[in-house]
Amino acid sequence: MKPVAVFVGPPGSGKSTVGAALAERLGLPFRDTDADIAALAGKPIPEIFIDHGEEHFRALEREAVAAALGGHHGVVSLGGGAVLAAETRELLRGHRVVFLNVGLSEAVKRVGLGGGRPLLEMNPRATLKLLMDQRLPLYEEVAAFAVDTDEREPALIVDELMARLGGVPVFVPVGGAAEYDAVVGHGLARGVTPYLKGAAKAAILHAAPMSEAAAELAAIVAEAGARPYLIEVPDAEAGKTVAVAEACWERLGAAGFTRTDVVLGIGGGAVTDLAGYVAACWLRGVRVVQIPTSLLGMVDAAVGGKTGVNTSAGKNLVGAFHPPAAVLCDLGFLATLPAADLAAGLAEVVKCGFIADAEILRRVESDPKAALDPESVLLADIATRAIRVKAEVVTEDLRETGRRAFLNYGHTFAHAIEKIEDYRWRHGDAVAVGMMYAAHLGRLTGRVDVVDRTRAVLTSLGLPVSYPGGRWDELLGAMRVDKKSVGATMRFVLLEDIGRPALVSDVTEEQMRAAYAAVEG
Ligand SMILES: NC(=O)c1ccc[n+]([C@@H]2O[C@H](COP(=O)([O-])OP(=O)(O)OC[C@H]3O[C@@H](n4cnc5c(N)ncnc54)[C@H](O)[C@@H]3O)[C@@H](O)[C@H]2O)c1
Ligand SMILES: O=C(O)C(=O)C[C@@H](O)[C@H](O)[C@H](O)COP(=O)(O)O
Repeated sequence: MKPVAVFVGPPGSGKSTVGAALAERLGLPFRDTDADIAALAGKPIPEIFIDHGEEHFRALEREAVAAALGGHHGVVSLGGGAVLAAETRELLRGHRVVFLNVGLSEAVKRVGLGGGRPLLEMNPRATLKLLMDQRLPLYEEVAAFAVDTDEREPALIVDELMARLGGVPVFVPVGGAAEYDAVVGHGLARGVTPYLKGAAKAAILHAAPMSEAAAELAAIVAEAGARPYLIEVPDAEAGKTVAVAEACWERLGAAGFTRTDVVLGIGGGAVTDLAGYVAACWLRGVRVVQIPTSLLGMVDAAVGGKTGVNTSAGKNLVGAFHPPAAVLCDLGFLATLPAADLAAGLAEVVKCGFIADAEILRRVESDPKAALDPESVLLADIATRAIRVKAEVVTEDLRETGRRAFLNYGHTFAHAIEKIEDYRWRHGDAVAVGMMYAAHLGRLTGRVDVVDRTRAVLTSLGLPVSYPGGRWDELLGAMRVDKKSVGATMRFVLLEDIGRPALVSDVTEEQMRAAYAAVEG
C-alpha cells in the first residue's frame, strides 16, 4: 500500500488544504503527518517543542513520515521541515512527491502570526525567508514536479494535480534488487513524469498503431522538461530483432544519450521487450519505463524485467534481465486493442489462474463475455490479479533460477509453434495451445487432469486449442532449444494440482509425441 501523492513544501504553501481537497476529489483518505505527530505525542506541536525541543520533534516526525509512506493508500502531506532528514528524503524515492510552491509574501499572509507553528512565532517574514532558502533545494530534490499555489484557489490546483498525476491507480509493488511499481489504472500517461526525474532526454519506442499515443507521450515528456525522441519500430514480432535494436542504438548514439537519460516503451509486448532490451544494452543499462498498451503487455511482458529479441535460432533466445523503473498499465488503451489481441492477452491471464490464482479461472469461467470486454470491471480485476501473480514470482526470482520458470507454463510448445510459424502466430494464441499440450502431458504422466477445464476456458474466450498436424519433428527440434532445457534433458512446467506447478524432467519422448497427437487439429 502506497500513497497516491505526497505533498512537501514550506509553511503556508497549502499542503494540508490542497492535500485534503485532492483526497476528497479522489475519494481517498487524507493524512497529515503533523496531526499524526501530535496524536503520537498526545499534545500539540508547539508544546512538543517547548517541552522536549526541536530534535525530539524531528525524531517523532521521521517515525510518522515512515509510517505514512509505508501504509497509506491516499494522500499524505508532510510537515515543512520533514525533508531536512536525509533518511526521509531517501524514503521518498519512488513516491509520487509534489512540491507545493509559494512566494514569500503570500506565505507570510497565509501563516499570519505563526498559527501553531513554533518556528514562526517570532518575526515570521524573516524566519520564513530563512527556512525557504534552506529548504527549497530539498523540496526540488525529492519532488517529481512543482505546482505554484500563489493566488490560486485549491480547486484549480487540484484540477492541475489530477491531470498531472493521472487518475487513481492501483500500485502493485515488484520487489527484488530493483524495486518498482506496476501501476494499473486509467489516464496514466501523465504519471510518467516522476520517472523522468534527472533525464534530459527520453527515447520513445513505439510501433505505427500507437503513433498517436506516442506523440501525446512526447508532449508530456517535453512538458516535464526532457527532450523527447520518437523512434518508430516495425510492428509486433517484426520489431523484435537485433537489427531493429541496433537501429535504435544508432539513434540513441546520434542523440547523445547518457546514463541519466531514459527509454520509454509504449506498445504491445513486442515493443516493451525490444525497448527493455535496447535500454539494457545501451551504456550497459539505462532506465526504462514501460507503458504497455496491450493486455498481454500489461499482465506479462512489461512486468518482470525479461527483455529480448528473436533470432533464427528461436524465440527470445537473446536478451537480458533488466527491470524497468516503472510499468504504467493504462487500461484505457485496451479500448482500441483488436479483439483477437485482447483474447491473446487473456491466455496469459488464464495461465496465472492455472499456476497460482484459481480465483482468476473462476471469474473468467463465470463470465467469459465480460472478460473479453475491454471496459469491464471483471477484466480490470483479473488483469490486476494476474499482474500480482507475476509481480510476486519475479520479486522472489528475477533470474529464473527457480520459481520463475512456472510462468513458462505452456510456453515450451508455444515458443516452438511461434518459431516454426516464423513468428506470425500471436504469442497468446500459441500459449493457449501450449497450455493444452501441457495439460495433456500432465494427464499422460499421471498428474492432475486439467485437459477438459483448459479446453473449456480457452474455447470460451475464442482461443485456439489445437495445432495442425504433420510437423512433429520441427516442433521437437524447436522445443529442444527451450531455455529450460539442461543439456540434452528437456524440462516442462506441469501442474501437480491447480495452483501447484512443478518443473519436471520425467517426460518421455513417447509422451511428448502422444500429447502432440492429442492437440493435432
Ligand atoms: N518479457 C516477458 O516477460 C514477456 C512475457 C510475455 C510475452 N512477451 C512477449 O510479448 C510479445 C507479445 O505481446 P503482445 O501480445 O502485446 O503482441 P504485440 O506486441 O505484437 O501487439 C499485438 C498488436 O497489437 C497492437 N497494439 C498494442 N496495443 C494496442 C492498442 N492499445 N490499440 C491498438 N493496437 C494495439 C500492436 O501494435 C500489435 O500490432 C511476444 O513477443 C512475447 O514473446 C514477453
Ligand atoms: O516472465 C517469465 O519468466 C515468463 O516466462 C513469462 C512468459 O509468459 C513470457 O512469454 C516470457 O516471455 C517467456 O520467457 P522466455 O524466457 O521463455 O522467453
